[in-house]
Amino acid sequence: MSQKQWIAGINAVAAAIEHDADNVREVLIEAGGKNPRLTEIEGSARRFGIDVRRVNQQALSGVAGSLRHQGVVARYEAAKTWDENELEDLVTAAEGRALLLILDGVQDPHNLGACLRSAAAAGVTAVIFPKDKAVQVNATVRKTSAGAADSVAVIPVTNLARTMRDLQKLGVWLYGLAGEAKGSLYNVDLRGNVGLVLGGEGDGLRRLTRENCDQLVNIPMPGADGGAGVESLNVSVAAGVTLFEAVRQRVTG
Ligand SMILES: C[S@@+](CC[C@H](N)C(=O)[O-])C[C@H]1O[C@@H](n2cnc3c(N)ncnc32)[C@H](O)[C@@H]1O
Repeated sequence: MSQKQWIAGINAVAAAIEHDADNVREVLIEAGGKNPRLTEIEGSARRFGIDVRRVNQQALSGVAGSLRHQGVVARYEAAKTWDENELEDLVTAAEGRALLLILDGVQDPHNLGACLRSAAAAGVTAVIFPKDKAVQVNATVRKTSAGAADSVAVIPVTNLARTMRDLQKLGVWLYGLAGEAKGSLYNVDLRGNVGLVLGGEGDGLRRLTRENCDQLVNIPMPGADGGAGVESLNVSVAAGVTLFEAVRQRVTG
């Protein structure tokens, strides 16, 4: 399938959702369409987090053009996929100011989407996460990211520890974010080539990831010390705080 196109007809749309839901951006279904398969398509699209709209026959025909739509069309748009081999070029092109967000095992698509949104707003060089045991970019992530999933360089990597070591060889300093770390985020220099490494919702940073960081820092939480019963921030909140501390330093320094 080409990068960007409309798909029309019950079988074609159902197959696109079944086999390539991540790239189906929107489904339009004829309002009042009687065929029960239209309802099935609506249900499966919604399950994958794809936007579904009921529209009138005229609107549907306008989009489908000469294609036979049978009451349903889908907008298909394959995002650019980034390969880990492109990372070195991205870091080099940043000329000593690379800002990388590294997520170690985020599971919740809403959290990943929110991280990508903040990362895009902060102007990151790339967002990196493992291909395994972590949520990947899907329709829910894309929706939560408000378009950032397609505008930021999102790089799933096979072996996160190896990628971290490769980044260090390129001169990237890796800060691991951990609530129990001794040093504060606000006392470190985030202006150069920097990787900000955050852990997943349940387990935080994995042992090897933690060991591969150059330095661990915390985000001070006065409320936790005051007995508020909160032990950590949500990962997307922590990512936002950390990224925008880097932005603050880069803008003012
Ligand atoms: C929900 S927390 C994980 C909590 C997990 N139980 C743990 O022990 O780390 C997700 C990630 O957000 C970051 N994070 C949350 N609160 C933080 C804080 N106060 N200081 C530094 N990083 C924090 C860390 O990278 C953490 O791995």
